[in-house]
Amino acid sequence: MAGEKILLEDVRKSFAGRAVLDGVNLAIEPGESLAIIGQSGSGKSVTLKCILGLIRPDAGRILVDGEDVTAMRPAQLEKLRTKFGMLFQGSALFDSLPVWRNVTFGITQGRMREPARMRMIAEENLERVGLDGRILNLRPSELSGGMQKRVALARAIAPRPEIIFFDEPTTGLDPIRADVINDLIVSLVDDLGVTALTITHDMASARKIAHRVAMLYQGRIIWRGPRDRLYDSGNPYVDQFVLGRAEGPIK
Ligand SMILES: Nc1ncnc2c1ncn2[C@@H]1O[C@H](COP(=O)(O)OP(=O)(O)OP(=O)(O)O)[C@@H](O)[C@H]1O
Repeated sequence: MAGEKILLEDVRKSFAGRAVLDGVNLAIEPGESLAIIGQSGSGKSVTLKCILGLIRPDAGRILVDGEDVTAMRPAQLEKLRTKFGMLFQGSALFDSLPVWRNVTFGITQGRMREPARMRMIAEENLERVGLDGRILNLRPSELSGGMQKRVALARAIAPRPEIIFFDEPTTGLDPIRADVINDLIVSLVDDLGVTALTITHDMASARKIAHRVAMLYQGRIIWRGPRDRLYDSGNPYVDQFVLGRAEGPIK
């Protein structure tokens, strides 16, 4: 069995005849935090969905712990997904539920079960993200955007997933709150020993959260390297993207 936690081999996916993923190769080691950067529409979300088995690639293999996701039946996919936690862009909390039920949503599958124990679990996970138990009964809409992001983070970690996907974790936050979230993600990834995959447009976030960064361009990973090489990649496509320049090889 391969040692990688997640391995993509020559993954291809087209929509209506247009290749979105055109031979993606990527390996993520256990406990590693990797960020994928790339233009809007470059296929970052499609990549995540392929790994989760929500989209089936046209070709290639995707191994999670050595098992090929692309060949899994629905019941196997359901089991596979229990390994993953997800922090959605925009937090995606349920406003009809109090904070504690949001945090334990992945454990209870949204059902009302063992409320006393779930409140304890919620409190413990909220503490991990720097929130205190006084917000347990509030609705998400009563919280600031930064607090909502933390609640969403507490929800992502509560079932103790092996792998967490962070989808644009800092979008919509001011630079200071964004950095607080980055710090939290770093400490959670370290403390919980999870494998993390982040998609982001925020270069400061990518550099802080990830051990390694990979850039997706025209359906392929055109560069990958340690985070401190992001601004010193020697790749004109990466340079143009990270510096946000209109001029360059990316049209
Ligand atoms: N289910 C689908 N059916 C048809 N086209 C799709 C589908 N999902 C994604 N696409 C197309 O694939 C391309 C890549 O989309 P994707 O959402 O992965 O981009 P992204 O890199 O995540 O972009 P952003 O940074 O804006 O979130 C887009 O052109 C999108 O329209």
